Amino acid sequence: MGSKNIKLPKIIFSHEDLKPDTLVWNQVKSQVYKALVEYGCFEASFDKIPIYLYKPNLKTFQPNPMWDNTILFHSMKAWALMILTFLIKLKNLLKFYGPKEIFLFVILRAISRVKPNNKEDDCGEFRGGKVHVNSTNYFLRLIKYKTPQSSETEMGLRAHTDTEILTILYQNHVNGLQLFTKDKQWKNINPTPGTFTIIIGDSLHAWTNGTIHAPYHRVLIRGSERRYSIGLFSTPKDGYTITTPKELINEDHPLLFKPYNHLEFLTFSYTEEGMQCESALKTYCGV
Ligand SMILES: O=C(O)CCC(=O)C(=O)O
Ligand SMILES: [Fe+2]
Repeated sequence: MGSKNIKLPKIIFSHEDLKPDTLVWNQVKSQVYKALVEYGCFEASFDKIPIYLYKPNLKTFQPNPMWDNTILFHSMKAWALMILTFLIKLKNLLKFYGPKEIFLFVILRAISRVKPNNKEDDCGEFRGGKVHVNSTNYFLRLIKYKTPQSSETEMGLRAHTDTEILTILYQNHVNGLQLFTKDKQWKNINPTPGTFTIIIGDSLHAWTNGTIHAPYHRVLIRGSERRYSIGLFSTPKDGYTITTPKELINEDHPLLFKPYNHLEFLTFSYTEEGMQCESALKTYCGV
């Protein structure tokens, strides 16, 4: 399985003046949009914390309530180290933007492409986006992969799209994540150490009427070192129905997915049919 490497767009979120409605903000927004249309994922770098965030936040570390009951502290040193770095980095990210805001600017940018009067400023008032953003929950998944039993490469995690809205992945130094690109090739993602890999899930793909790509990805394991990864998944709240806003439907972009209940779709995606079909989302609610 000799796959090529791909360097995902690396987007830097630590500019000091990255605040809404600045030039930098619009540039970042547009980088995010391009990356998500092309790959459905990108590398997010938060190396430098803007100076004004240092003062109030870093001394008083308060875990975000959304992490309650989600982190099982594992005894292994590797986990402790991974989680600590992840949380510190994530805290910077969440304090600054929060997954909701990242999510929001992705959506707003997507909407601006198809809105009849293409003025980006108007999109901030787009109520559908806000309603949707307020309907998300989060869960954290810690993954410890087996090391291969032989010298062969083995499948660590089968090819899938994430059914959720958006995934923020963080990994240790052992690579293995692969992306199925639009030109139908598996490519190795070797993230820059310390960055997050952001991956779009089916819900956002459906909600944006297919504008934003939800890529297939998988994990291959090889070598003798163990891969650890942490994923923060934002997911529609139980009972939430994903409905493509009418602003995103027009002659050039006809409706792709009927409104669907996320929990029911999740149940379908784990059935034999859901696991075997090419796209569980299309089979379940494709128009
Ligand atoms: O371990 C990884 O990097 C990928 C994890 C993943 O794709 C998932 O949990 O959905
Ligand atoms: Fe995944």
